[in-house]
Amino acid sequence: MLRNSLIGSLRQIKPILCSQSLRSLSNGANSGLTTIEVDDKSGIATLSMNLPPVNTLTLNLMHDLIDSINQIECNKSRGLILTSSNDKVFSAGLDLKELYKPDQERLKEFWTIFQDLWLALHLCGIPTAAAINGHAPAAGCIMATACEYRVMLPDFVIGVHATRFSFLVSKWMMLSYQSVLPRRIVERALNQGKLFSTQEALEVGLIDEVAGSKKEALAQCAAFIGTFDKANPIARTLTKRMCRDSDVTELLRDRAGDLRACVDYINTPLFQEGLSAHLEGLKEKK
Ligand SMILES: CC/C=C\C/C=C\C/C=C\C=C\CC(=O)SCCNC(=O)CCNC(=O)[C@H](O)C(C)(C)COP(=O)(O)OP(=O)(O)OC[C@H]1O[C@@H](n2cnc3c(N)ncnc32)[C@H](O)[C@@H]1OP(=O)(O)O
Repeated sequence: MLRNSLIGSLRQIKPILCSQSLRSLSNGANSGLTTIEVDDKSGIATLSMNLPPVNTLTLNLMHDLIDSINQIECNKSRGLILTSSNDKVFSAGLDLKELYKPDQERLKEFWTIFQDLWLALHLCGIPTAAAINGHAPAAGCIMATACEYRVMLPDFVIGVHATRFSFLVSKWMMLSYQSVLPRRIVERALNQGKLFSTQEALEVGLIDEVAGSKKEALAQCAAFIGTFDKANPIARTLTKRMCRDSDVTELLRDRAGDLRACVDYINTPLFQEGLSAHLEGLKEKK
């Protein structure tokens, strides 16, 4: 909804067409892989991913996330906190099974909805924060960096470790990472395939705060969202979009080209062999 109107003009304010009341958030036509809870006092919505065992970004989960982000925006919540119902994993990133020997049409749909999810998070008009209550590798990290603030629990890892198994990332994914970390750190971390521990992530600035529990993480995210109380919401939204304009434009100017490049790369023997070894490694862990 919001995202689509922005594709025409990034600087336009979304017309307020949504008519649902603030407390009537339901998951409507989605698959129920996300839940939304709105705090009565603060008006802040907590959006939880709930796809056991590890919140892999499947087509359905990505669809539900986009749907939920749209609902939360339309219901004029004061802010959005993204988190997980799993107490060990925020998100394991893209569903690797979708990338292994893929059906070509489904792969196109899969990559397109991943682009959509990134845009939905990047362009979300209200303040966003991630309460990272578990591991956040790869696209799990990219989702967190698309939010405006990150609070993480101790003893987990976060980062984009794609090169460890011969994956590449698209430029817009790298830009998300680079919007949070200095370029030299991103270059090194991406090339190494580095996963940062919570403490390392705090030291480099990949996360903003560490929390002792999920409850504390949610409270810290809510406190961050509260820092915008004095800002005019429309001016804030326009300013956020202006700040993110060049990263978003990078994807929007050639979405089809990005899709083609990704599909081509995913079909290469280099990618498929790396992925096969990675999937084996995940099985052997047990
Ligand atoms: C020109 C530009 C071109 C190109 C772009 C082209 C291609 C895309 C390139 C890159 C894209 C990167 C984005 C991504 O997100 S790729 C996904 C990468 N994610 C991972 O590698 C995470 C792997 N998982 C883990 O490390 C761990 O599972 C964990 C740390 C998240 C959690 O550990 P646990 O011990 O708690 O759980 P496990 O026992 O490991 O897992 C349980 C269960 O889930 C399966 N699984 C885990 N992760 C995934 C996944 N990402 N996709 C699918 N399945 C996953 C795991 O195998 C277990 O399954 P079984 O119970 O054995 O059946």
